[in-house]
Amino acid sequence: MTDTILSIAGVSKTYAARGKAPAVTALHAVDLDIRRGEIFALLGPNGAGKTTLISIVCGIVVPSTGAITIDGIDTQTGYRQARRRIGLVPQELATDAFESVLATVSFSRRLFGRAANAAYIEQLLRDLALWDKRNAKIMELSGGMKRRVLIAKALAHEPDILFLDEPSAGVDVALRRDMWNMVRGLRERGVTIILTTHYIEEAEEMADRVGVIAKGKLLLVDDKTALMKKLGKRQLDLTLVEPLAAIPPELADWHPSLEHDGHTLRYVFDATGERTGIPSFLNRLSECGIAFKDLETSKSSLEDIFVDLVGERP
Ligand SMILES: Nc1ncnc2c1ncn2[C@@H]1O[C@H](COP(=O)(O)OP(=O)(O)OP(=O)(O)O)[C@@H](O)[C@H]1O
Repeated sequence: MTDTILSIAGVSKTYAARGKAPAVTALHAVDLDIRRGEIFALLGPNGAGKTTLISIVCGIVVPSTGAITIDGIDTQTGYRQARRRIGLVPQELATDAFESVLATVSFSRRLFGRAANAAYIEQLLRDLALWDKRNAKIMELSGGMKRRVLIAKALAHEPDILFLDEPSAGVDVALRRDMWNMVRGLRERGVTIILTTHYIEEAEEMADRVGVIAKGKLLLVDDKTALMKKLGKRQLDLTLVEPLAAIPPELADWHPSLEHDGHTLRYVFDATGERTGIPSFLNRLSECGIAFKDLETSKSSLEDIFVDLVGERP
């Protein structure tokens, strides 16, 4: 039996109409169980309902229907008890710009009624490369450092569950790598991590399990490896020297298509399979005397994947 730390049952949210803006149903009866100690990625395009779901779990937004329990504690009836189990790293910093890093992070700990622990806060700031900046005011920090402060604030009260809302948005490669390392370190210490993202690469790199959400519906939840197999399509585009009017029958085994008025020959393959079929495809092209001047491979986009999954554009 798997050990569930967070249970989301039948959660819907409709934001009421305001002025001329119509009512929006951001979530439709979402059921989801999060396992203790896993890294779970909630993958979906803009406006899918990811932030709404996180905000409901954190008690910032009230659901229209459904219930959430954290280790059996209902987040509405046992709000304070449930909330202290959670750390939330939001997309943006809404904190006092004139406060120092140390004061801001220490305050976050007190907010949840935890006794002061200077050694823990020091270690946390050191882990996030913020210790040297502990006396700097928030407004004096770079964007990357502000991001680290958000993480430190979320971890200040030693939560069991950490939510990261779009951790990669607006973050450079170095910080992203540090953040991923830190997340893995937290998981090793037993923290359950839930992140939202619209980058497949991020889900692929980080998660044990992935949930795909679009238009407020949770379309599927699967182990990462199983899902990546389903999603792992790539395409090879060859820019031809001479355009083709039709696909030569000799290439039929690879089911290629012609794009850009016959100037591009496209072959879609499974990047996770043992064989991609590319070498044999290129050999056959050469045997047929079809020359190309450029070649490019790309991953299928999240949008393509959604089209595959739900048969419509998100
Ligand atoms: N306070 C609000 N009032 C009205 N509608 C809202 C409110 N917050 C979100 N919505 C709407 O709910 C839907 C889901 O938004 P949400 O922010 O949860 O999506 P998201 O998946 O987090 O997207 P993003 O990646 O852009 O943050 C959107 O249509 C959005 O416009």
